[in-house]
Amino acid sequence: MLYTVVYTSIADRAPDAKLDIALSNFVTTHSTLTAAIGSFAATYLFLYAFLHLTQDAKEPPLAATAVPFLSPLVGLVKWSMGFYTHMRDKYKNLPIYTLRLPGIRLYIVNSTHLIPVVQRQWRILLFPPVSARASEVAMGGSKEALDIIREDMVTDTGFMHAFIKATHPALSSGSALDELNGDAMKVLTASLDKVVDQGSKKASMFDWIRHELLMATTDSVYGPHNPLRDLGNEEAWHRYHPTIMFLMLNVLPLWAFRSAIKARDQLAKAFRDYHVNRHYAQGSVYIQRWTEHFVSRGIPADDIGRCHNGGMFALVANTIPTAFWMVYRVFSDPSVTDDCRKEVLKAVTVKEENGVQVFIVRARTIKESCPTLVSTFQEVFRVHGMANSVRIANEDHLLDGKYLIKKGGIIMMPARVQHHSKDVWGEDVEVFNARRFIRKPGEPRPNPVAFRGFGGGTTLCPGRHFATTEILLFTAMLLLRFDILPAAGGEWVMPTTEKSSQAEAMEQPDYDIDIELRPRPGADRKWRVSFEGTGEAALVAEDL
Ligand code: HEM
Repeated sequence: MLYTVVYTSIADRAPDAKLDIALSNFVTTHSTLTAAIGSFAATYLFLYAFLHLTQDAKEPPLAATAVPFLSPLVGLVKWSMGFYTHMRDKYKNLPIYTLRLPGIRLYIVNSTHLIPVVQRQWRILLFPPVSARASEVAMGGSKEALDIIREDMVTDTGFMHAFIKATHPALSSGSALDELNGDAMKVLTASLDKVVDQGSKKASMFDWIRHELLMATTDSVYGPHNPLRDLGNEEAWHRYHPTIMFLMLNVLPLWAFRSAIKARDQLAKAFRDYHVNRHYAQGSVYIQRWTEHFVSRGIPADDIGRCHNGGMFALVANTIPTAFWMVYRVFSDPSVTDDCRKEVLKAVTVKEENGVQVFIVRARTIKESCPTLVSTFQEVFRVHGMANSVRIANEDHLLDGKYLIKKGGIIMMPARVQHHSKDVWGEDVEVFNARRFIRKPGEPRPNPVAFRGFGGGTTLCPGRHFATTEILLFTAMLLLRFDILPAAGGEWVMPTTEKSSQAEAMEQPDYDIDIELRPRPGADRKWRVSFEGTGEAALVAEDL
């Protein structure tokens, strides 16, 4: 339409006038274009100069600078969780490099050697600001609570460091941990008994495992008044939890998350009631120590309710997808199923109790004497683990005497870079090998620093023993009592994981898969777990 008007108005004039007008239009259009190109070039040059002038020569080398400050964002969107392995390969294994985003310096660590160096500097390269940020934007903590949490993020007596110290014993080897795992297994065993009574069960695998693990874990931690037993609260958790990463990034307005925030506030209120009614007194030792710490530091009751949402995230967000991949990997390969089943059968003893035969599964044997089962679990972490350990520099710091880390800079140690390193794991690094972690005598073990399923250093996950035992025992019980098959006689097809939330340390399936649980002979017997004799599966460098 606009073209027609211009064309007819030119056609009506004399030839010279037409030429003048056409020339004038050409010049106007092109001078606009030239001006646009000029200002684009000037902006680009300014940003390029600004980027390089504000980058100290001692900082780790700059990467992804094609469009200053934007290329890293484009890469993150394009490659998602594969971005850091892509960058490592593209820049030929730089030990550490800098990514500049608007107002943010990211230092990405590739080198296995530099990881312990970063972790040792825990008073300068801090983790607590990350937790404080989660308390602020993802949990909606009040200023009063945030001031307490942020007051001292450096010393042993600061809120976060003292919190880990206060709760650690309840999650480490000993009776409190055995009780936690024992209670979780009671809930899981009762639920499996129901499946046996029904004859069989068809289920969407992720949904089913998510519900089972959520109930078992929260019942064992929160006790008989577990707020998650309320179906409305379970549903609220599923609405709130996937948005945590977006809330933390704080790039979209809060109204975009109205439903999730309503769900978060509903949960916070349920946990507040749990707290003010002192229901934690009937919960686990862990939740009692957790509560004592928050109360002793003067955190208001409303905020304690809100912080429970964060506690829930730590408790279940990674345990659930890990259990999903474990069951998938054990049951989708018949040779792995057979080997694991033979191993776990050795952990079973039969005892007569009041005239009834009880089949007792010894937890210690599962953790210490089932090499294929434990190796599959480790390989699940290697292949599906995506933890991004993050630290924030509290002051300028010369890392390893060589690399300047600027105050406020964010250091990241992506697990996937380590887990997908040919140098560490060999040429078959991209293959899931359930037996990869079984060591033959005399064979050297891969560098344990390159296994980062539970992070490392002072922030190594304190819940690792709880989660490991729960998932290994759950899988062992399934092996002993059920066959698990893809529904309708189909094949196992592994779901993709591209949409995984990067707030979590484990990939999540993009879609669910249908399965059938069929009880095996003996499934209807009485089953129980015994924690007689302590013992832990040593999976990470710090536990070896
Ligand atoms: C399979 C399940 C789990 C996985 C994969 C996992 C993974 C992780 C990772 C990667 C970190 C960060 C470490 C770092 O940055 O160096 C972490 C920290 C943490 N995890 Fe876990 N975790 C799991 C289960 C649990 C459970 C069950 C609990 C609670 C009982 C828990 C409580 C925590 C806490 C409190 C921290 C923060 C540590 C600190 O501030 O020093 N996690 N976890």
